[in-house]
Amino acid sequence: MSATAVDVKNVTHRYEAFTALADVSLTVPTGSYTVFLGPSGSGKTTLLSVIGGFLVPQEGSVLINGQDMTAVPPAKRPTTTVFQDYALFPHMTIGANVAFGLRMRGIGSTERMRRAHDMLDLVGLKGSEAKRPHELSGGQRQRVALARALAVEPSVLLLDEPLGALDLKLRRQMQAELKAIQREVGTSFIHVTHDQEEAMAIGDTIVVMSHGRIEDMGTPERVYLKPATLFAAGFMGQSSFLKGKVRWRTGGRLDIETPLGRLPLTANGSGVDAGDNVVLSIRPEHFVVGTVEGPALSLGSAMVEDMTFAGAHHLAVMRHETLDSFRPMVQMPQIGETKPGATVALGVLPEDVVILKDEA
Ligand SMILES: Nc1ncnc2c1ncn2[C@@H]1O[C@H](COP(=O)(O)OP(=O)(O)OP(=O)(O)O)[C@@H](O)[C@H]1O
Repeated sequence: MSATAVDVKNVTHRYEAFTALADVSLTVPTGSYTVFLGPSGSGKTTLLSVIGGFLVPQEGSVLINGQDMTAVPPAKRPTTTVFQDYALFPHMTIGANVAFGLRMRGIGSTERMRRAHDMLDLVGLKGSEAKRPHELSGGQRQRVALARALAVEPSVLLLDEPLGALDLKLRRQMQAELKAIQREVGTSFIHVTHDQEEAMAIGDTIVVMSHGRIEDMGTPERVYLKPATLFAAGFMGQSSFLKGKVRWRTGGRLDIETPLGRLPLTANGSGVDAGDNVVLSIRPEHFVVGTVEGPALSLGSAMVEDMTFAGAHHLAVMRHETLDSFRPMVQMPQIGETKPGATVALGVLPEDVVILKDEA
């Protein structure tokens, strides 16, 4: 078995004059769960369609299990696709729906029924063979679509916003189930979503897309804690941004001029250098609130404008005392202690500041 399930090489795809994918390259390791994450129109579905064979890109190539598949039609690829709208055949039983792809491949009825049964068992719908799609809920129909796609034992399963039609609670539950099913079957899954919580919950790898390009690609933890670009920092979770300029760099140490004063920071792998304009990104949970001492750097004081309850903590939207444009989003450690209108000192540990090049 090839270690790489999918290898997309320099793919560009245009819809007439519009470039939907611009020189995209990525590899998907065999047996992994990869999530394409990005806002509407970023090119996620186009990339998935290129991998599935529904679109042939104008430039670049797609290899699956090491074989060039760029111009091979969908039915001849070792891939299957699960769509948001399930696309079940309404007149067929659930068993026949799941066995459909096997029938197309000429597999005999006893084997078809056995595999349909196993697949329905896998997705938690044991004994539903004789039912029809209209007798099932949305979540159950999506499980049938998943069972049907897995029944033909693809190398790569493509899922296009598979949970988009489900309510939030069911969606969260299905995310956990999808990940468990992927682990059990060991098939490589590629899942498209615009929901960053969904991406973080299920992806081994998250591919962050914007305007037909890959902005960042890595484990959820890495992309969240050390995003490669400003776009990725803003799209994956919440961040507060502060502009600055690098005054000097010696080795891994940086001196950055900001409207809140000079901040001595560590480069932390960021490739910035003296003279570069940068944006400092701080996650809500990384602000030090109240007493700023020890290694924490002072960021002055800010007034709490609004508080939202987020279960285990409160999230405060603040207005900085001296820098009106800096509106920190801060996770408040003690529930109920600080009220809107209160002014608190803010700080941050140098290693918690992500330094991003300001390309603007
Ligand atoms: N058949 C088409 N003809 C022309 N333009 C298209 C076509 N399909 C997609 N596009 C455009 O290409 C861009 C990328 O579309 P794509 O569907 O890949 O994005 P997406 O990230 O999957 O978005 P969404 O989350 O809304 O599905 C969009 O701007 C879209 O309008």
